[in-house]
Amino acid sequence: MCELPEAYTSAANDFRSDTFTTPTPEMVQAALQASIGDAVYNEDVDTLKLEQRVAQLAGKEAGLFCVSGTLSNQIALRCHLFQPPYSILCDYRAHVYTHEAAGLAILSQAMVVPVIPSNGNYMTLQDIKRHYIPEDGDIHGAPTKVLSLENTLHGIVYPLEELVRIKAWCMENGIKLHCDGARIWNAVAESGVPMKQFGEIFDSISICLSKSLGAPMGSILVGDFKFIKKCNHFRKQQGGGIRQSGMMCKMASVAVEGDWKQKLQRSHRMAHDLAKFCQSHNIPLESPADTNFVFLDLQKSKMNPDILVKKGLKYHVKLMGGRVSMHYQISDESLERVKVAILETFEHAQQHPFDSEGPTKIYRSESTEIDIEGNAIGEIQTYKY
Ligand SMILES: Cc1ncc(COP(=O)(O)O)c(C=O)c1O
Ligand SMILES: C[C@@H](O)[C@H](N)C(=O)O
Repeated sequence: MCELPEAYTSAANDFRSDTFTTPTPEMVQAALQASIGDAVYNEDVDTLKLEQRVAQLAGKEAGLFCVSGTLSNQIALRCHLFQPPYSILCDYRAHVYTHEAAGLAILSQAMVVPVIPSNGNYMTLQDIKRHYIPEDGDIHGAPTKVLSLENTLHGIVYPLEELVRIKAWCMENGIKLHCDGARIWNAVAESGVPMKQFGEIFDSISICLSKSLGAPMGSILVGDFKFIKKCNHFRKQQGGGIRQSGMMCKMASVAVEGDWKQKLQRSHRMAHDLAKFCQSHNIPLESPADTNFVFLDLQKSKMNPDILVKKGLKYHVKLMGGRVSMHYQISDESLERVKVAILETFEHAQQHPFDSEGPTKIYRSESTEIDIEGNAIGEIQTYKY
């Protein structure tokens, strides 16, 4: 048996992702009072309460608790699709396309049309019109039936006026609109646009609880009654019908009812501070730091992600590539230390420019290759997000 990793105790210095946020003592206390019904039979009160509450926030008829954002995205997209051949259009960086293990091909048997936005940041209606596949009887094509947008994507807040334009066009063309809202709380906190307004635009939204909100796990998928009822069917099929989910939902409700907006705005200020620091040292960024992510442009800066990870370890901060993720549990001291790690990596790159030939990825595969004594084999394999 190989050795277990050290127990994880704090995300205060963890810039790898906001998925590392840890449950608070308040959440754990709340879990002790949670309902204990069987959620598959719709008998768990705290699960039902959370589903209804988040649906209400989004102005939707119903919600469905899913154990992960991946599950809620995949069953939502499957539910919007009926008669193949069909396709889903999304940004080439979309999580549903790049990080959900080809779920769209397997569960939905859908073709994906990944689009590189012409403005480099978010797809416009013009981009969509240029790449969608019309339902025009041409037997060569797989007509576009769903448009899956992410808000935020790469930390970028989707401009509301663009979403309104896209929505109108989707309605004219019988195309469903799904939102991967893993960080929709960040979009709300930064833009001031209420969740309900996004609910008016999207037919379905996957609202993550486990990212910047800090709940231990899960997402709430919201939509109309009929849609959510069918999603529940697919959730069961995919093994997502879990039993006493009250404890998890009670913990998540502590976050939903708490001061998440202020917490997220603080993490955005930290990201803006880091972005300013990078710009003041001519360290190029890949995307605007609208919310909680700072994307270092490793290609332009010639920075080596492995060196970045090791500089992080030297300054006791955790990194895994070019995406630097803020969240409300990051400490002010860690932010100062990550600046030094980034600057030293950039200075190293001036003498030792690094050209990554391989695919851009996010996960650091450190120690996934370990020997029987539990020692990491080979160098840290680190990729740009
Ligand atoms: C944009 C985005 N969508 C969906 C997911 C999937 O969420 P989960 O990890 O809970 O499956 C993630 C990552 O966690 C994400 O970053
Ligand atoms: C990589 C992705 O799956 C994860 N959601 C993250 O943002 O860290």
